[in-house]
Amino acid sequence: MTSIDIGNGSSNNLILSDTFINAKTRQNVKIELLHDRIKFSSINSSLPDLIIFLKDIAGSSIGKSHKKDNSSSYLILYVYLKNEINSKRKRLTYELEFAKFEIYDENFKHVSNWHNELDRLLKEKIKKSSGCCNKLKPYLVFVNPKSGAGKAKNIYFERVCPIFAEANISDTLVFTQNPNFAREYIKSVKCLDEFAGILVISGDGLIHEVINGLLERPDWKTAIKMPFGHIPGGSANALSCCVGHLTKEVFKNLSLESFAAQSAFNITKAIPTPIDLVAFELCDKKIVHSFLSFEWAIIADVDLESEKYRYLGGLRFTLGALKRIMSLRIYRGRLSFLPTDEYINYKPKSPSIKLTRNNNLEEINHSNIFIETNNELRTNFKYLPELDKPVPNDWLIVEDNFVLFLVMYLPLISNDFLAAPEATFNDGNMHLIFIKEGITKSQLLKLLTDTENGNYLNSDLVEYVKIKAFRLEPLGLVTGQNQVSNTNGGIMMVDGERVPTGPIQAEIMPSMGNILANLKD
Ligand SMILES: Nc1ncnc2c1ncn2[C@@H]1O[C@H](COP(=O)(O)OP(=O)(O)OP(=O)(O)O)[C@@H](O)[C@H]1O
Repeated sequence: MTSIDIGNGSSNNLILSDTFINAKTRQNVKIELLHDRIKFSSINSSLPDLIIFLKDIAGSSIGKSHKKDNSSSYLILYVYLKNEINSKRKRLTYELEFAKFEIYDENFKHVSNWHNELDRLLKEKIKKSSGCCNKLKPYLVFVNPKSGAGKAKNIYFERVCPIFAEANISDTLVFTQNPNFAREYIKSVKCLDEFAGILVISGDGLIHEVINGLLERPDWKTAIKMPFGHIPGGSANALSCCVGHLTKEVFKNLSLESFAAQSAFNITKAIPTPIDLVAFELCDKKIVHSFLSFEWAIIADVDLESEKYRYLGGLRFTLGALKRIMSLRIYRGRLSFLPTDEYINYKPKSPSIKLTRNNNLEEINHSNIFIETNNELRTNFKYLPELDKPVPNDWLIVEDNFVLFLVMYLPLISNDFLAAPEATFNDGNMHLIFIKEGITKSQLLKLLTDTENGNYLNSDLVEYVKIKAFRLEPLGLVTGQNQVSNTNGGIMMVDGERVPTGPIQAEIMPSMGNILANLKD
């Protein structure tokens, strides 16, 4: 036995070295386990060395021969190799037979040592990031059987469970039974600390529930630090697309099942990463937190109206957008916003947009205003005044007619709509995008079909500004020349979930939460 552990932490340190038989080719191979890789060297042939990095290995298991008199023990490696060109991962298994000793128990003991050492190395980074030194805690997994085209349950059993078993990850499974089930469940969990994180197999709506459930707990300040992760099971699955985009993993041109499997593998490598959230004050004074977007005008109309085509998966948005462009709606609104320092001298591209400031000289104490909801202190706004008070003088105000209105704090709103290319998990900004009236239907169609690489932002018709806070007061549907029907303020969506229409305001909460993502490899 030639096990060596030099153990001074360098990635090139040899931890274990042994001769195995490749069960497929029956060739002897020298296998070396190092800190970040496994090296395969052929013994009796001139084949080049094969290197597999631990970042591509989900885990290993120990096997036994079916033959009665065979004393060999097997190490099985589960590898998800990334294709350098299209980033897709392909699952491969390597079966390595260990037959040095005549007694099975001796071979088994040896292979167990390999399995345990590999498991220790694979979990090292995750344990370090979660401050855990023992066995990893389970994930609390919510599966919405009704999300998207209704595939989430199968995705869990057929795509997620096998990868978690290979990676030796345990979980506690909860099927949601109705809207707000996950939210109430999270509020009722006595000790959240029993879990390593919360995983959602559904669309973005269930992530929204999870975040708000955490913030409705009495211990919300610590609860909101509980890492959350997404495995796509819905129709837009924007959060999974954003994680894929920001971690350079594939998220396009995949079936939902393959996308879910890739995401499940990435969860086995993920560590908690700070993520900005946005706190909203709704017209009914409720406080809601958000991780993705605020939509109004055409995007919100399409999102809500295309719900009836859920069975089409992501295609529902294309169909809904075409329909809405054909009978375009224009909404009048008053937008107030606080630009970031980078955009302090922001000038709209369109000369017809008039920016004003509030001349109300009344001193507004906009720091540390506590909003009380359900008798709990819920959030601590830094920029927002009370909703019925004027905005501060350093905010800009636009009153105009809008066709498109979108605020993003992550880059993608769906797999083919890179809405805010500069957004990251924690850039500390909101990205405000709007198009005012005057755009033709064909111009809008062209813009909304050129969103895949974010180029639409270069159009002179699209306004873009980074902001810290905003307020939107919907004034009604523009029905004709200078006519506004104030009975229809349009649909408002936070993270794709409808909120009551009326004056609404929000501000960025930098790095308030933690998302499970693997940015480092
Ligand atoms: N068992 C259930 N039955 C009905 N509705 C549910 C159930 N569980 C959760 N919900 C609700 O379903 C809504 C939609 O779920 P979700 O957003 O996760 O999927 P989706 O809308 O299909 O996907 P996407 O947001 O990606 O378009 C959420 O508001 C959630 O509260």
